[in-house]
Amino acid sequence: MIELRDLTKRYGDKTAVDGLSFTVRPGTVTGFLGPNGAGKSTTMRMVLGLDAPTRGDVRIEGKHYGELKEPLNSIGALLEAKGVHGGRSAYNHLLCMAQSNGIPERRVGEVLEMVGLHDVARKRPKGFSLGMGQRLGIASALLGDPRILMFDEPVNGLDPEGIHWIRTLMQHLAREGRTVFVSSHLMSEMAQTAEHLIVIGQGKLLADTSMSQFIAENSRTHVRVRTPEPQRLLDVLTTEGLRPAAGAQGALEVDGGDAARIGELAAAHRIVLHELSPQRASLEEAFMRLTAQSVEYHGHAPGGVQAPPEGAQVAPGAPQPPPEGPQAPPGGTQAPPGAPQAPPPGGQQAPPPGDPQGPPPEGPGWGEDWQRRRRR
Ligand SMILES: Nc1ncnc2c1ncn2[C@@H]1O[C@H](COP(=O)(O)OP(=O)(O)OP(=O)(O)O)[C@@H](O)[C@H]1O
Repeated sequence: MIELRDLTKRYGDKTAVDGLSFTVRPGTVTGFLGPNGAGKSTTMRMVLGLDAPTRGDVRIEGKHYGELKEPLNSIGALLEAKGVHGGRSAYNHLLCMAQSNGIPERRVGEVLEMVGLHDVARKRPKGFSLGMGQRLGIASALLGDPRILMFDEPVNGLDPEGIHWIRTLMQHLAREGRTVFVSSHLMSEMAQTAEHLIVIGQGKLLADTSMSQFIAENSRTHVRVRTPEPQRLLDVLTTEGLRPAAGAQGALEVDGGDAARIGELAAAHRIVLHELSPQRASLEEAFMRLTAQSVEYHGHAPGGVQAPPEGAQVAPGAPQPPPEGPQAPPGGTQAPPGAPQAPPPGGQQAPPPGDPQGPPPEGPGWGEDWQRRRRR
């Protein structure tokens, strides 16, 4: 279990994380969503003690990260991989981590097998593709067989087979009773993987709810109807108190409509239907609607991007989206200039003693120092 209470992080006058309180529970995959710059990575770094909170508290199974006796047995993490620590072979990289954390060597072979890197175990990660680097980071996270796993954008760089593999792995780990906390920009992927969602925008909590509840609360459902006699059908539906509106390509869209009732009304009035289909909103649509006002960095697609549909329900307390105007899709937003770079895979792990290649020492403030150096 990961528990955040009023967790806040300021960088100068920028509030990256703003009073977050939520609990990530075991036995389920919890997705962590937010537009670019929402504060997801900063939150994850504070969980691992890589950044110190300005205010508030985060605990892993009731303890701060620094108080964990065997951190790799409690929590394994993959932070967003932008570079791979390349000095040693993949096997030796994991072996060093295992030895400095009292983990038996046989576990190194096991995790390499699990992530599909067994054949390249003796190769140096600097020659690895982004996807292979991700797999090595995931192997690092799994090394201590931890009860909690935290992944920042784990499917980055993975091919479809790799994406399917990580999805299955996360669901399997959750079914074993572990806590799995994962951020991703790929909404379709998140929709298939997570059962629970934490959504943040500009550092604030926007939603903490089940996937199905989130979609139901933040999007509209409607029925799409096509007929060669749209005006007649429009009149019939309006008379019956339904709210049809013109949809794309000549279709009618009936908000909150009941497909069976619409079909029966059409039949009773001998109106031919070419289509009668209930439309279920996607996670992406619900996400864009909820976070519309929290998007910090807007991209501009040629010709504009569709705003979320009118009439959608927004969760109580959530910011209302603007009535009109283009919204950038989450995946299409610009990265902020000078945006923070993440440490290499397995970056939260302590380096082996005396290892000159290892990452800088961990502890509060490490993340900020490391990022300052990266930006230079
Ligand atoms: N070390 C830092 N110094 C100054 N500002 C920072 C630092 N780290 C993060 N920020 C700022 O804090 C905000 C939150 O950043 P963070 O990387 O946590 O967001 P994110 O949700 O992970 O974004 P993305 O999805 O783009 O990775 C951003 O505005 C970012 O520019």
